[in-house]
Amino acid sequence: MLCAATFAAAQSAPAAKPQVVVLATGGTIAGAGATAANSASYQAAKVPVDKLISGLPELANVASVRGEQVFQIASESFTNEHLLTLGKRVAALAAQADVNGIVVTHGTDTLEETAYFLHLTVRTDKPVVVVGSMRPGTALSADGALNLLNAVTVAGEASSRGKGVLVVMNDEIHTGRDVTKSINIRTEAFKSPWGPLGMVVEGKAYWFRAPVKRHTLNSEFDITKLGALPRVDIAYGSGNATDTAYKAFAAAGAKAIVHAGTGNGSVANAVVPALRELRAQGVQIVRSARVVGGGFVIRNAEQPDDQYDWVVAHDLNPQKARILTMLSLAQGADSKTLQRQFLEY
Ligand SMILES: NC(=O)C[C@H](N)C(=O)O
Repeated sequence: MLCAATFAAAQSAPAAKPQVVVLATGGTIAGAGATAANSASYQAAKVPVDKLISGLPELANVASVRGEQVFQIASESFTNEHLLTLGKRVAALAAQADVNGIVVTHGTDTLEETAYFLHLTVRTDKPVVVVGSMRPGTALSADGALNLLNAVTVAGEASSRGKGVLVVMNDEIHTGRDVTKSINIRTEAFKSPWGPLGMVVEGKAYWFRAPVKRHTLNSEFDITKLGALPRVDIAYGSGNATDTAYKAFAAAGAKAIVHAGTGNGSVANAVVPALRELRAQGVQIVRSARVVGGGFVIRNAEQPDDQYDWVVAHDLNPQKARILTMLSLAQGADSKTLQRQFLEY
């Protein structure tokens, strides 16, 4: 039986805050410049996670937050090994009963690749939110503090569960599948070709749509079972194209080459014979598009994919196509399976 005093205390006790772990990997959100005017020239990956958290006391209002420094690097230097290490740590934390949500602080240059990788491989319905900033914390109008507060807010909200890996930047909530860095000198840098999922306004998430493609709990990929990732390279299409890069990547051991093609993943006449030859040797050829703002590659349009046994990346940009191709080939997929996965994930 509760005595009157205990009952009163229990009634007025504030609701327990969600437990959110911030996994820090570096980037501009941990960057520092020489002066407040330096918004574009600075050093990324300088400020440790404990300082990021203690510098933002508002975090304590939305969650009980603790940090872990996983790496301290600029995201252009992320390797497949970094993806595997980070993914395994996210999965381990997501499996803990005392963790409600996870935030990954990350450089913005390859943030969309890591977000998509986690979206495909971490089997959890707990919120995982990837966040970065376009300006270092030392700059005037730095965007990292609000981005981090918003990311922790979204990671701690029950309404974020089951929506896959999310990216919170500039007050918007994006799916890790669609989002891409679209400009490098503005805080409004991240766009999704099919629109954001929601907004964060004054500490509350507002949702407008949810992802329909397979991810996280409904994925056939599983980070806990992944040992190594095969080499997959990206070759860029342009006028006056040659086959040099494609052949060199294959000679260096690429198991697949993502063609960052012009338009509808089109391939120059000068390149087609080499790609057919590489496919005959066992290298998977994935046609993607370099189109900014949303490429959309249609099978057997532009090139006879059925005849050549090539794969189209659907609406995934080349860097996201590389992620899915690696995961698929790591499970020994053939071109049919890889094509199915490009339409399902
Ligand atoms: N805004 C940034 O975070 C850019 C930085 N080069 C990075 O990706 O680490």
